[in-house]
Amino acid sequence: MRLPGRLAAAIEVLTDVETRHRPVSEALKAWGINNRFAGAGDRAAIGNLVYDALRRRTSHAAAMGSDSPRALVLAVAMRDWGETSESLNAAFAADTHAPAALSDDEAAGATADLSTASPIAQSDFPEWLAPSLERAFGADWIAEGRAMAGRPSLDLRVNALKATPEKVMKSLARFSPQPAAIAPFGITMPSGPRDARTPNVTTDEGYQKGWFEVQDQGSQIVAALAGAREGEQVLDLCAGAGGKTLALAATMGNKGQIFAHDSDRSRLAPIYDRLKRNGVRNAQVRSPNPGALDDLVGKLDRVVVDAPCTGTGTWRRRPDTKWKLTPELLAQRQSEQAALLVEAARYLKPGGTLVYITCSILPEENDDQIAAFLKANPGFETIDMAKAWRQALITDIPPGLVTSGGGICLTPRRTNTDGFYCHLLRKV
Ligand SMILES: C[S@@+](CC[C@H](N)C(=O)[O-])C[C@H]1O[C@@H](n2cnc3c(N)ncnc32)[C@H](O)[C@@H]1O
Repeated sequence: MRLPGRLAAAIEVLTDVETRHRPVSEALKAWGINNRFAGAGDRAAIGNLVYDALRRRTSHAAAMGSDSPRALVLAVAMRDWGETSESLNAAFAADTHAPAALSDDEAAGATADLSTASPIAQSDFPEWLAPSLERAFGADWIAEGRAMAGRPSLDLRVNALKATPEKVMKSLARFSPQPAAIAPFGITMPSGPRDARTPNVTTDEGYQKGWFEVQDQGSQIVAALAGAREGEQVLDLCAGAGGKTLALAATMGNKGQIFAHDSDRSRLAPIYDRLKRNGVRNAQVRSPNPGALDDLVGKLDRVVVDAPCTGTGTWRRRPDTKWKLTPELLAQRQSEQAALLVEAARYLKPGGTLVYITCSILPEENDDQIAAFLKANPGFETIDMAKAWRQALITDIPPGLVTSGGGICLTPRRTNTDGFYCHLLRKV
């Protein structure tokens, strides 16, 4: 397929996503099944067009004067991929699978100046969240939105239980990996332009052998900040598929004990294979049965709450969720988070550390949750995050990461990572 056919396919997929309220991955898969002639390169390019359209939905719509799938996909081609209206019309005229030729109005979208457009059009954030984002980032909120609308890198965490960064870099040399800027065991592969494909690292021998995991650098940083030490008793209360559990086990050098729990059996299911592949020997999975954690009450050095959240920090990777989030869903997550903080506190011994993590950039799920918890639980105090950063990451904390409530907030703009929040509390 040439570019015109790919653009037509992206318009079709985006129409499917919007009219049937389908996740992008599902719509792309359905398109692939109905168009078996398309190769892997075509599918990757069509996926990139659709994801890029959703990442910059409001700015592209403002430039084109329309948020129709056709307008958004043409905007990606001209405003992100370097095509011009002339180059597109010439290519469309020569291709029977092309969309209709661009109108003069559509052509003007290529060079539309958004410098005086609304802050929402400039930031690519959903309008109803503007007050929250302004509270979180002050005058930088529009710049934060722009960075959140970019493509993410593919990040890996080297599993120190089995490999070294040098060994993994060698194994993946064909993908030109680079050391991550902050996470000591992080390796990164920056996203390419236009139709560049994401490296398929999970087919690499090193992955099969457990030398590395795919994990965003932000997730690696907060896992390191959790500060788990060799020999400690640690509960990963919301372990899910075990991304943080695996990182904690590596930090602990397989010594001590991690209890990995999640309330959802199906989310927990992949953890068994992952623990095995990673050579983790100090993790015990606690399935969500009644009383599953009763024996741990008051005993633990550290409880990690990687809380269920809106995922606003991962909007680069899942841009469709940016436009689906509702105030009701945010409120539901907030009440789950508040309950989990109270639950987590029960398992700590005096002097123990509660680690609160979200992949959200919204203050409602971050500083506000901690402030409400501290008000109701005066027996806890905030741990100095600059100090924790130095201990865990052996560098000084970059300026501007500490929030007004005493946590840290990572963002694509600040740390070139997904958005993450982390706050450490000591039970005094
Ligand atoms: C952000 S995800 C965890 C991701 C995981 N820690 C990782 O690093 O891969 C949040 C998890 O919290 C779980 N969860 C939600 N409510 C819970 C509860 N009340 N108790 C324990 N887990 C809960 C969800 O099932 C989900 O797997």
